[in-house]
Amino acid sequence: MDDFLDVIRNDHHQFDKGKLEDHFGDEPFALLAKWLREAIEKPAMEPNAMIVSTLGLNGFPRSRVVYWKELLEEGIVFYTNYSSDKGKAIEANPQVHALLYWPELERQISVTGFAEKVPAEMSDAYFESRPRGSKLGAWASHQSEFLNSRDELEKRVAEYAGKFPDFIPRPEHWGGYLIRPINVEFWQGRPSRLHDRIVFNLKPDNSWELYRKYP
Ligand SMILES: Cc1cc2nc3c(=O)[nH]c(=O)nc-3n(C[C@H](O)[C@H](O)[C@H](O)COP(=O)(O)O)c2cc1C
Ligand SMILES: Cc1ncc(COP(=O)(O)O)c(C=O)c1O
Repeated sequence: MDDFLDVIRNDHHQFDKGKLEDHFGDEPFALLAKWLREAIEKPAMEPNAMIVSTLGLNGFPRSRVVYWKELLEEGIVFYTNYSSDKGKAIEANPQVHALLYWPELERQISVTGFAEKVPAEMSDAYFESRPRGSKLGAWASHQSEFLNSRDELEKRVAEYAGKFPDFIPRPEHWGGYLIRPINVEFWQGRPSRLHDRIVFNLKPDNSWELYRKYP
């Protein structure tokens, strides 16, 4: 096999940047906030980039990166096009998975939960904070649809720039999803692949049970 594959085959990178002690609180949100803050402060590259997986209408799971934008008491919010593939998938099947990985901290968070649209006012407020070019993009892009040419996209952007010379309202098809977790796993890399895995699992009475998993 090629030499370049030898490089990855023979790399046995040891994880040794931290460990998870047995004090985590009785819900996952404080630790979610702490780990995101620590990733921002590190700084990790793209600290709020998370991979969201949905169950596609064709039965296949599908993943893509989105930006984690808010942490509410109920969960994590990201913004997207509601008519996109992921939007359609969530409408049909709100079960989602979100994954964060911060190599700089040797940490991974895995969130299983249900996605729902955030209130329109919240999406309005976030949309308003975006740069003009991204707002125009949200109008111009039929996200996930077949596109004939780059030229067609750019023409649509120019059309909307003419239509909205000043204020750009939020398109109804664009907004936030809240992921309400039912299971959150915090993973800290440890030497010899003996990692720490701490799981918060939501019980029927809405309290969280906490346990470790074998690495
Ligand atoms: C770093 C990064 C951040 C992204 N953030 C978002 C985002 O916040 N919202 C979004 O709709 N797409 C975002 N994208 C694009 C998505 O990965 C994806 O291509 C798009 O949402 C279409 O996905 P879908 O066709 O599966 O619905 C991001 C991509 C990258 C690489
Ligand atoms: C297609 C798409 N939509 C939305 C976003 C999020 O953009 P913003 O951070 O400006 O809200 C991104 C970020 O990369 C993106 O690629």
